[in-house]
Amino acid sequence: MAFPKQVRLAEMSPRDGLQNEAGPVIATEIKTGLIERLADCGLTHIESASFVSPKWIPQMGDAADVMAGIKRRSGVRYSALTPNLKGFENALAADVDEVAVFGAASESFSQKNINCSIAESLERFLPVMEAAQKHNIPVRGYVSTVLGCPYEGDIAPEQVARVAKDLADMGCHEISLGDTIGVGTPFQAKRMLEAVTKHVPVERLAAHFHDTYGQALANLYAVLEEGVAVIDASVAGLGGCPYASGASGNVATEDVLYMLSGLDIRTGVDLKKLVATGVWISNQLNRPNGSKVGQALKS
Ligand SMILES: CC(C)(COP(=O)([O-])OP(=O)([O-])OC[C@H]1O[C@@H](n2cnc3c(N)ncnc32)[C@H](O)[C@@H]1OP(=O)([O-])[O-])[C@@H](O)C(=O)NCCC(=O)NCCSC(=O)C[C@@](C)(O)CC(=O)[O-]
Repeated sequence: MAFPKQVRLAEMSPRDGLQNEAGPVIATEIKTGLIERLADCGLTHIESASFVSPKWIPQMGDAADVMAGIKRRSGVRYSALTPNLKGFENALAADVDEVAVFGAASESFSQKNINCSIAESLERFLPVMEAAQKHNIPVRGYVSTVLGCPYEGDIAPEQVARVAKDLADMGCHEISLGDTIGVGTPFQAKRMLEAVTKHVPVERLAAHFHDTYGQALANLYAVLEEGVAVIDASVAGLGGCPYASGASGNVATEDVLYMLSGLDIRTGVDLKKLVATGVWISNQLNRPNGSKVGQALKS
């Protein structure tokens, strides 16, 4: 298959990037400032918040305030995670454009992350799907640990395909395939994708790769070759995983954008502004900038 001509970058930094940040809860104004700067870069899909239990993820406890505080830009989809009906109702009240349910291909990861089995998680998502349909809100579905699990090691591609199919069958318009701990390599990514596309068309898939082992760009190249045209990424490579020590954030959006423009793939995102945003948020959080391109191009 040929490379796509255009890719949609789904920006993860306000949610996946900030949810595990150590230290005190980040000020709401920093979160809204980040989201507004990202929209100004030309990003049209920004995962902005997470309506989960604040006891589990304290950094996302101000989700409603974040959604209320953003100066919204037309044409931008402001999405949020909703693990259950309570999360959906809160997200609806906060006027999100899209919600996301999140499951895993590994039983152990599912238990640690959302405190239930894979089968129970799918049951829990059903009322979210029903309510979302009633309110005409699109639902994205995540599958975590698609290329490896911190507890179980290798994950069979067929297991990933089963969960992806279940999410697609219940009405998720897009399935994002997460290499949660960034352990995968390109052939493995291709094999996993091959198994998933037997059940879910590639047009409905997104790649969500973390960069712990420095393989994320290579893995993205591998799945781009197979036609994946939605890529999740996080400016300055923000993020981590509380269940895998040393795990890095999503691949840096700046690095993905640089690679895509070299491949003549359009995104509509301004690299210069994105680099400035990565520098800004790294300074706000007082952490090193995790983007190689961001470091090379910062002025
Ligand atoms: C799913 C639950 C809620 C189950 O948690 P639980 O303890 O099993 O649920 P519960 O129904 O028994 O509720 C316990 C308490 O939480 C409250 N509660 C219940 N639901 C909500 C809600 N929506 N919003 C706010 N509060 C909520 C509920 O009201 C109750 O409050 P209490 O009576 O104790 O005061 C919990 O495990 C949870 O919030 N987990 C979140 C985990 C998470 O956010 N992980 C990170 C995101 S996933 C990810 O990063 C991976 C991804 C997507 O990026 C892809 C990849 O990289 O692989």
